[in-house]
Amino acid sequence: ACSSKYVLSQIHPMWQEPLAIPGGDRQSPIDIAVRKSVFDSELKPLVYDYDPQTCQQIWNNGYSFLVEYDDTTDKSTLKGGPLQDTFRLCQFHFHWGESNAWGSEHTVDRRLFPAELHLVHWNADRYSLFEEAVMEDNGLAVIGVFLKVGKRHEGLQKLVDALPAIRHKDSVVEFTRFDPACLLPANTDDYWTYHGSLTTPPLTESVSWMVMKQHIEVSHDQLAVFRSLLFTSAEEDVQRSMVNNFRVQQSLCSRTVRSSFS
Ligand SMILES: NS(=O)(=O)c1ccc(C(=O)NCc2ccc(F)cc2F)cc1
Repeated sequence: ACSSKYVLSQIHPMWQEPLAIPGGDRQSPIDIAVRKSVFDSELKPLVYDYDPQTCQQIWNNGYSFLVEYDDTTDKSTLKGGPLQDTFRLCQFHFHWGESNAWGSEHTVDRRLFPAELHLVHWNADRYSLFEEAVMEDNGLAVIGVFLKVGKRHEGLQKLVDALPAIRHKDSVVEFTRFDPACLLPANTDDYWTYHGSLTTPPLTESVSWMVMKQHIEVSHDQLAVFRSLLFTSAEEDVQRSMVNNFRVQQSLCSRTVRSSFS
C-alpha cells in the first residue's frame, strides 16, 4: 500500500476506505513496533499549557464525540517535543471498541487498548485557521493517549455525565471549564513520534503524532457510557451504537518511529 496510490479496502468497522488517498505513504494509525523505534536524544519534553476557560462545547459528530476549545487566541497551546512551532488546541475526542478487547487506533507491538484519546492541535505560527493547517505537511500535532480499564477517572466523570445529552449525531451542548491536562498521564516525557495523517476522512497527511507511552485508567462503567452514544441522528429509524469507531492500522512504509526515551 506504500507505493501504490490505491489501498485494498479491508473490512472497516466504520467506513469504506477511499480508493485513492493523496500520497498514501504516511497514513495513520500504525502499529508501534517498540524494538524498531529509534531513540532520539534531541526530542524535548512536551510543553502544554491549557486554559480550561477556552473549553466551549461537546458534540456528537457522527464519528466520535468532540470537546471543542476556543482556538482564536494562543490560550491553550502545545509546543516542545518534536515540534518547531507553537500549536493551538482545537479539540479532543476518543476512539473505542464495542468490547474492552479492542478500540484503540494505534497499537504497541500489536497490543490493542480499549480506547484512545486524541488531543488535536494546529500550527498557529504558520497558519491562521485549522482548516488551512489541516492541508499542510506541518499543520497538525495530535497527542495520542491509550485508555485501559481499571479505576475510575475522576476528571473524566464530568465529561461522561454530559454524554447522555449528546446521544445522537449532530447534538451539541455547552461544556465549559474542563482542563484537558487532567486526561494526560503523569509522565508525558516518554512518547513515540512519527509523521502521519488524520485517521478519519479526509485522511490528510498533515499530522505530527505523539503517542504517550504511559496510559490512563478509566472504569468499565465510564467506558460503557461512551458505547451508549449513537452514530445516527434522532430522525433516523434505525439507531446504531457508536462503537468500533477506529481505523485499522496502515503501512509504516519507509517511516521511522522515534522515541523520546531509551
Ligand atoms: N482521529 S484524528 O485525531 O486523526 C482527527 C483529528 C481531526 C479531524 C478533523 O478535524 N476532521 C474534520 C475536518 C474539519 C475541517 C477540515 F478542513 C478538515 C477536517 F478533517 C479528523 C481526525
